[in-house]
Amino acid sequence: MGTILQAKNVCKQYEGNEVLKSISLSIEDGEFVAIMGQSGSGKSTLLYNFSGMDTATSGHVFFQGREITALSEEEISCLRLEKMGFIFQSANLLKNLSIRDNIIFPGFLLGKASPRELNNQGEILMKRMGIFEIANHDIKKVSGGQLQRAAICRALINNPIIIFCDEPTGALNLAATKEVMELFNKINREGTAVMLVTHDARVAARADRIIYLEDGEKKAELRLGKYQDEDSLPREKNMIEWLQGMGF
Ligand SMILES: Nc1ncnc2c1ncn2[C@@H]1O[C@H](COP(=O)(O)OP(=O)(O)OP(=O)(O)O)[C@@H](O)[C@H]1O
Repeated sequence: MGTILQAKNVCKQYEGNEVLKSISLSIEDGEFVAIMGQSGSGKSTLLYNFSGMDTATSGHVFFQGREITALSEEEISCLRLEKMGFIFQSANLLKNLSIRDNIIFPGFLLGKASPRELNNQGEILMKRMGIFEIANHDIKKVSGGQLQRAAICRALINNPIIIFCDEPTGALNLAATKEVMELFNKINREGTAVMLVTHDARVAARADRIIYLEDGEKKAELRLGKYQDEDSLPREKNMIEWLQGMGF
């Protein structure tokens, strides 16, 4: 196991307001890390700065040993497209494309696989995520849970090393949240690292490690190890007690 992502003393300011205060953090190959903290503690800002979607005011972020804080916009865009996947609260699919075409679109942008290869890869992903039967549907005619599964397929189409997720279950009901989280655990077991921001202790309890932010600083860290279905309740209990101890 190697280190995928390493952040050293990352600070972020918006209009003089310090939102991230010297955060240092590493993510290992195949690891599943959840970021928690009160609203406004800097969770999304951390995710955006670590994934190169935003640029730190100071400090350094290394992705597979390459300093992304020193790359041009274009270099970072290529790196994100090839090595990283992104999932947000809203699936953000393109309205005039089918589910299938939305999923394979980042593959066309990368330009490394033929249309036939992309179609095959898209079908494999849709089958794994349980949405193959809606491949040709209009995105306006499917449920929120199905849209989020499509967003997961799209995030995986270029075989990323890591997926970054910002409140991916924030708009889903309890049943869809559980289904989507099971997919994240499955993807992670198959080797893709996950870094996920959430408010939901049950969602975070599925991660290997939880980082708790408070006022832009890393306040605490909890290691739970790899998720197994049979120990989900004790994990959640452990997690909730830990969070209560910090006043969450
Ligand atoms: N683009 C921006 N310009 C100015 N301030 C910003 C910007 N993005 C975030 N902030 C501020 O940074 C702070 C942290 O925001 P961030 O969204 O990272 O917190 P969060 O912990 O993810 O919050 P939430 O749980 O509510 O989504 C907030 O005070 C927010 O207003």
